[in-house]
Amino acid sequence: METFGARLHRVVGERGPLCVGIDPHPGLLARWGLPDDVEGLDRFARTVVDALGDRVAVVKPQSAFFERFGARGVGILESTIRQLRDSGSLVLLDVKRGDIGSTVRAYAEAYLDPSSPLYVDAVTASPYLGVGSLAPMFELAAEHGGGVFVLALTSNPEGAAVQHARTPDGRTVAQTVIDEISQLNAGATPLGSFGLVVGATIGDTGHDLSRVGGPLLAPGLGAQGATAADLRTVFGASLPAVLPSYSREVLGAGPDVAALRAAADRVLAECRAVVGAAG
Ligand SMILES: O=c1ccn([C@@H]2O[C@H](COP(=O)(O)O)[C@@H](O)[C@H]2O)c(=O)[nH]1
Repeated sequence: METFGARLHRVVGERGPLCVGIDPHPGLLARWGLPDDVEGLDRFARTVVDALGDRVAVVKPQSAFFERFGARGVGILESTIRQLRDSGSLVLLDVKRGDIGSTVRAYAEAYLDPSSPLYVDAVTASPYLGVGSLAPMFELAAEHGGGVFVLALTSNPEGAAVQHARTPDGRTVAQTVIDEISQLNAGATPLGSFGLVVGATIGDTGHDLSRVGGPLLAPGLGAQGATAADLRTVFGASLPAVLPSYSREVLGAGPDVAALRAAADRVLAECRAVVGAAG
């Protein structure tokens, strides 16, 4: 079985370091001339898959924008995931789950068990019930070749108040998350399957990412203000592990398929110049 880390390393090698989100905001649906309903959602998601599924390494559906339409929206999420898997891109579901361990087990079965209709390559998870509470997710991911990206230093300005708080041993909360995920990846080659979310907006915070051994998902590029050049400041020597992530910056070019592809190609070139050059 190929692990998620190995799969990600291979597909990024083939397609380049880029993740594009599917975030069907009501404003984007309107700009694309689509209704703010399940039909609009379906056409939006299908267009992104058609445009980018065969060229972008990772596509990241944002679950919230599907869940807002209830069961039918989740049904479209299921079919979007299937289409993406057929297209060759890896699917990272941005769903930021976290709970007590026994409940996390059920979340893990929903997203990381191959028999589930919502089965994806990897999910995002929140560690604020303790990284240890996510253990069932790590276990199922390891069993089935899946991945988990744990929030460490998020791209939003409110995150620092919690994530930079000091624990009794003097490390920040974020550094304890970073260190626990680093241990999970120990010895994994060429890349571990347990990643972190570190926003491209956060600047140089002094956190030590040097031992993570897994992928570093970097949202916050484009619409939230960060540029590819900012990745240097945030990640320094860890740049080769960075997976830059854009949603609105690319999606705003739609609904024209050629324009979506051109937007993805443009941001990929910008990221390659920074991340690729660091490898
Ligand atoms: O720290 C984080 C974690 C996740 N996100 C998610 O990424 C996209 C960003 O969308 P843009 O349109 O590129 O701003 C969105 O789905 C967020 O929920 C994040 O922004 N920051």
